[in-house]
Amino acid sequence: MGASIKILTFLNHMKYTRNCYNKPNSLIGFHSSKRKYCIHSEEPIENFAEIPIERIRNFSIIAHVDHGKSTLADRLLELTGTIKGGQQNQILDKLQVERERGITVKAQSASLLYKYNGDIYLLNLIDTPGHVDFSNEVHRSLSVCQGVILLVDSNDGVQAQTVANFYLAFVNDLVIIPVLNKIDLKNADPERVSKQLKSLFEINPDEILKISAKLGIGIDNVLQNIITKIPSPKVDRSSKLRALLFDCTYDRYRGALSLIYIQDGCISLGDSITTFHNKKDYEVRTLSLLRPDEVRVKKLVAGQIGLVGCNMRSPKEAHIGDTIYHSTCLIEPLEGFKLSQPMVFAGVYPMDQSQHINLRNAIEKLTLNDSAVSVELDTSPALGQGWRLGFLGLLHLEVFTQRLTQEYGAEPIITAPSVTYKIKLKPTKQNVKDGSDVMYVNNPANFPEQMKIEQTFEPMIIGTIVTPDKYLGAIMSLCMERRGVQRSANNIDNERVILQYDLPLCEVVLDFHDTLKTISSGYASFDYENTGYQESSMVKLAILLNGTLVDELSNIVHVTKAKTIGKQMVFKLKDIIPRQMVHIAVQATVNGKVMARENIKPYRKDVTAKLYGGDITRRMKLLAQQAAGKKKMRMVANISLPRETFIDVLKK
Ligand SMILES: Nc1nc2c(ncn2[C@@H]2O[C@H](COP(=O)(O)OP(=O)(O)OP(=O)(O)O)[C@@H](O)[C@H]2O)c(=O)[nH]1
Repeated sequence: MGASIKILTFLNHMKYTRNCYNKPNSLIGFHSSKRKYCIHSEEPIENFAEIPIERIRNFSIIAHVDHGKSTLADRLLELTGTIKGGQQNQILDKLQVERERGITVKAQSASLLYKYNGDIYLLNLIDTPGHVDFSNEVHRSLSVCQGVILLVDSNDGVQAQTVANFYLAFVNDLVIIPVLNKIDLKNADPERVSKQLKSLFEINPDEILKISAKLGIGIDNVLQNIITKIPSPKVDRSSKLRALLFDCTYDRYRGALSLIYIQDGCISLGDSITTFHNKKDYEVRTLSLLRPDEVRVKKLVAGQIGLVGCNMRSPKEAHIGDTIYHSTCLIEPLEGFKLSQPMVFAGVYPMDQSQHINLRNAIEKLTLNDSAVSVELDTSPALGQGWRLGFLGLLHLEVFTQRLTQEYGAEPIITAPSVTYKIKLKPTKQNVKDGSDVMYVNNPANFPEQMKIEQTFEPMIIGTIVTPDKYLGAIMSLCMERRGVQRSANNIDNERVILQYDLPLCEVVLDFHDTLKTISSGYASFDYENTGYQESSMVKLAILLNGTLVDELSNIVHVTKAKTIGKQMVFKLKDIIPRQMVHIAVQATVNGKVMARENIKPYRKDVTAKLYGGDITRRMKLLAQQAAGKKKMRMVANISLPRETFIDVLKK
């Protein structure tokens, strides 16, 4: 989300939007059109490049998770004759992981042709994910759009991501078409949800479209609004080529395929092009429009979105946000876009080192398709060489590792996730001189010794929660438990409340969302933004073997097998531990001082130890907190994970 919006409190958001919407030329300045339109594009156009700029519309569908984006995309594809009716549902959710989980994780685009008032229009649609962990996909998509459809479930009403997405579109100066979906549902209450949109965003209820994407009701009206409300792109076809590389996929035969938005000029087969980032030259081998499958074309012109294949062999050559231009021309690069920084980090290692190269290739190719993931080399004494990957959240981590397995056949071992801490070291002559007194650590193994640390800072977020008011008490307790500080609480209508809390990121990335869903029977929704670092005091947990500190528990990659038996978590330690009687203990320290220690039993000769995962960590934390005389502290080791997650991660 843009920097300006980050610093606004929710109340400021309100003030800000009110002011803007009161302007006569507000973004949602609808004017009724009496023009006739035709449902299908009956005459397929041979040459897409001939469609004038005035008849191009680039738009995205944004919404909270499950509000029906992909279903609406299906109907738009059908109604414009791009696909036949009755095909597979959620056609733009192409990945196996998307189909299995029923969520969109990857923005997909499709070029549709639609005949309106006798003219054929080219509509470039981008279907975006709804889950907060994939907000980067929304950011990127919006950078090539002039308008959005803000879709809201008329039963669920406005949710946390509706709010986040609205502001995202708003600060990007995009035209917003508000649409209420699922009006066919028995409990749908479009009037109530319209009032929410009015009270939160000053959207005039008369301007809100009401549809059922599932039953195909009101879709023609959506198409008509796209054409009449969203402006055509501001591009120049007579200028030198400038194309924004905004997404990428890897094709086994054709190398990296770049999804580009042509800002200026045109690009043709055989052209010699250069990427601004690494100044490498390529020949254009293939050009395609996505409908939604590839349709080869000879030329793409300004205003269009298409796929270019130019024999980029290494995935590293395609930089998201890069500008592509004709090799012989001098150009100013396009602005690109600011992407969110990874927040959750985990070690990824091959099962054994013989699989190292395969896993490396898989990670390289997949990060090409998911530019939000950061990659650094990492080494573990137990697992050898691997990587430390950064993700936008836990679901992002899960989806990425699932894709590694499903799409590339890799079987990585994933360590427990952690966040990045900022550490101010005690000053020494050297570190003050060379400025190395501040360090960022996202790997528990690299945490400096406590005696060297002056202050530890942890990443904070501002969380937005939308909930029916009957769950308010439970949600406030949860936020307090997670060391949250309330910023605001406002009513959206008679039943719903919107809350804002400052929370430590580490308390959120792991099981916060799941717990919130559980205590609100699934009705509360959550979204968050990074707000920087804040000082923290913490309990550090470590494991002791025969009295010697072996490892932080979070770095429990020394475990080869883990399974649950009843409430117990049973894991088998790696053979770095001698096959003899061992004493295992967990120790909690605060600022380097041992506050609590507890033996774990039983163990067997085969070094199988039994740990009550969640219980022991909670108990240790409590003991350490009491000993330190503090009420709320956090643990540096990630063993406060819900047991299932912990085990899931270990199993991989
Ligand atoms: N009754 C009803 N159900 C709908 C309608 N539109 C979508 N759904 C259902 O709502 C669920 C979610 O729809 P999707 O289209 O996958 O939602 P989405 O917003 O793309 O979800 P994410 O990609 O996960 O963010 C599916 O079960 C759809 O069948 C509608 O108009 N009426």
